[in-house]
Amino acid sequence: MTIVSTAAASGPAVPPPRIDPEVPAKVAARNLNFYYGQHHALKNINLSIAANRVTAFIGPSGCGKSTLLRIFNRMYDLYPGQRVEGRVLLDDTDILDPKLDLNLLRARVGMVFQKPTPFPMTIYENIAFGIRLYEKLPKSDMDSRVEKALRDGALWTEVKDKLNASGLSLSGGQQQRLCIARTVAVRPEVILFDEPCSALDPISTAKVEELIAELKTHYTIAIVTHNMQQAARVSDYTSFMYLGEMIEFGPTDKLFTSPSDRRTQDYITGRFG
Ligand SMILES: Nc1ncnc2c1ncn2[C@@H]1O[C@H](COP(=O)(O)OP(=O)(O)OP(=O)(O)O)[C@@H](O)[C@H]1O
Repeated sequence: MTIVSTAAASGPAVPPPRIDPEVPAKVAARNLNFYYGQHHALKNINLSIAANRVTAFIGPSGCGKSTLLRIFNRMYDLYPGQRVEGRVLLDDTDILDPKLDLNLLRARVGMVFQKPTPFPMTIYENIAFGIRLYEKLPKSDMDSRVEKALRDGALWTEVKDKLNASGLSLSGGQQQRLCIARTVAVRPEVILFDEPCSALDPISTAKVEELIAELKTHYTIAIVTHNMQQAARVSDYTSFMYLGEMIEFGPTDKLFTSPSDRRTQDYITGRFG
């Protein structure tokens, strides 16, 4: 993995313009390019992700949505041969700084994946495990933190009497809410959701969507989804991506009702994708 910072070429890191000047940017990408070997997967992306809002990324398969999301917590560091150029700021922290402590970054920027992935341990331990990586708490404090996280994950009432049952014994929808609870338990600032409902039934999907709406009070949220209705329901801002480029980015209702670009119009009306 190689990081090429273009700061020297492009001057100091000035975040790109915000859509709503009233809402501060939590994450800002500037002149961001990403390569898988020879494949240029993200092309000159500039965007700001607003604090305490939900930003959705939509676009046809292979357009680069997950690649972009994974940059925000440096997941791509896990793979060799990948290269990134440009700047990405989390507040004032340069996310692409090769010296950045990735454990601390991932405590600030949590991620929920497509497939629920509880640890093969009890429900209680699924939550406590992550907290222990960062904090040493007495048992009573840990109990309160576990309860709070499960409440934040809208799961407490369903599991409070079986905290010692395996996380794997829960339904798919409950497992996904356990993963969300596990993510919020370490008190991140940003939560990345990579198609969090694609393995869930409609009732579980509705619960997770409701939860996302509640979580934005405390967290900045970015979500990749294939489901345009879901983007329209849960997000404040939407980015439409196509072939590695960010074609259009704006308030969700505007993007879905009067898109500025023909390609966005064609995608949201189902002409391709
Ligand atoms: N590990 C990898 N090695 C090489 N190319 C990759 C790798 N991961 C993704 N790509 C390519 O990069 C491009 C963007 O992929 P990405 O997964 O970000 O797209 P996506 O929009 O999230 O797609 P989907 O909606 O299907 O999940 C695609 O052309 C894909 O084939």
